[in-house]
Amino acid sequence: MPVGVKICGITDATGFDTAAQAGARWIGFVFFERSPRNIAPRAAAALSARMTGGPERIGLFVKPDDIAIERVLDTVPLDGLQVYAPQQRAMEIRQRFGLPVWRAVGIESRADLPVHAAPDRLVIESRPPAGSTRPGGNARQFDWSLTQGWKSPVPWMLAGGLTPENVGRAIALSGAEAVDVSSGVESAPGVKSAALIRAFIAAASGVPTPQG
Ligand SMILES: O=C(O)c1ccccc1N[C@@H]1O[C@H](COP(=O)(O)O)[C@@H](O)[C@H]1O
Repeated sequence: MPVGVKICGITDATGFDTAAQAGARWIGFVFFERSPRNIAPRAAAALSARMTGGPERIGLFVKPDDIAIERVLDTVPLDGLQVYAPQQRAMEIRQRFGLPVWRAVGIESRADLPVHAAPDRLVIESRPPAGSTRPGGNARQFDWSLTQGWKSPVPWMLAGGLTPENVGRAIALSGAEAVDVSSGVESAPGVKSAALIRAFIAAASGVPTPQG
């Protein structure tokens, strides 16, 4: 099975079309005002409508209340919700909206890796640097060997500071079967580069998953 790739923080047609054509399994829309990748629901809906099928559309939310998610879902059909929220709240969101929920977890050591209950997928990434205004999208790596041998309770993906140059090594060291990137495929914060998206997907796809 090829490594699954999510290109997150899509804000324009070039990013959307390139990610879809290059074989991204997921694309992410960031609904978080403090992010340089923040997108208005109507703009996300217009991008999503460029193609029927293609990558699954994932909406990213930070500590969202139900109204924030409802407002987006009223405008953009999404295939899943990536949330920065405690475990209990992530489960409530899944119950309330009936969509797959991915929970993002920032780690520093093996002890931070979830082992029990989880929603549908875990996004394992680095903790944000002190003073950061956002919990992810900081181009920050963690020690990829921390996830070696970890038995995740649900499918998971590796995120944080990935680039076309390092993603192969990151997959090999971490054992990840899917990867998520935002900053590493940008020419400036919030501006996706078609060339970097293509290079990232090619590099990630060239690495066999741990199961072969
Ligand atoms: O991309 C953002 O601006 C963002 C804002 C708030 C929460 C998460 C965000 N991005 C996610 O963070 C990880 C790692 O991103 P990066 O490749 O290090 O930039 C990834 O899941 C992004 O989707």
